[in-house]
Amino acid sequence: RCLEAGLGSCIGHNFLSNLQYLPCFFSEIGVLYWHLDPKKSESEEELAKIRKDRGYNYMDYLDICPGKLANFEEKLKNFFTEHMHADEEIRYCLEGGGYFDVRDKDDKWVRIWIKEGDMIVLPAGIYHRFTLDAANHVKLMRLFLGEPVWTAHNRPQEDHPVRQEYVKRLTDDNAGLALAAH
Ligand SMILES: CSCCC(=O)/C(O)=C/O
Ligand SMILES: [Fe+2]
Ligand code: NI
Repeated sequence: RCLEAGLGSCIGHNFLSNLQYLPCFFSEIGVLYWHLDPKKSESEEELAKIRKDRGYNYMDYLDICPGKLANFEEKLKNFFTEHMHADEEIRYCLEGGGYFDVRDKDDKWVRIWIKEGDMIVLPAGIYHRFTLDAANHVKLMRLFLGEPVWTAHNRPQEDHPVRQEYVKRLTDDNAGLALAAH
């Protein structure tokens, strides 16, 4: 299984760092992943294709580091509180690194280490949280389909229709979750 190729352990989490080896795990929980070249411009062909195919017309940058982000400590605390969104969370790491913790099918944390060039899409309704790695800095491109909504809905959200839809897709053995990447 490809999961075993990239799975280690890190302070009580399952820990994923070789992200390209993990298509089956990502597929299982509905996460999409690409590795791109961050030295190439915004108009880079592969990025442009992903944006066109998935309708990501909105784009901005977020620099998460102590000197650059207002209310850094408070924001990091919020990012690290388990939550979901009603839309996809799409992040492309241009500099630095950080950890996305996501819940697997058994509701266990899996830690995904994103570094320069990693682009990840968390599906709407998945429980997750984010924190910085030891470098204490990450520069991200944020993408969105339509007008961006960054609202975090903290767990529990079992009555939220988007959460219910996600859980339904997760538990439906036949359908599985959409996988367009790799
Ligand atoms: C890692 S991007 C900034 C934090 C954020 O928007 C979020 O929702 C983290 O899960
Ligand atoms: Fe989030
Ligand atoms: Ni910085």
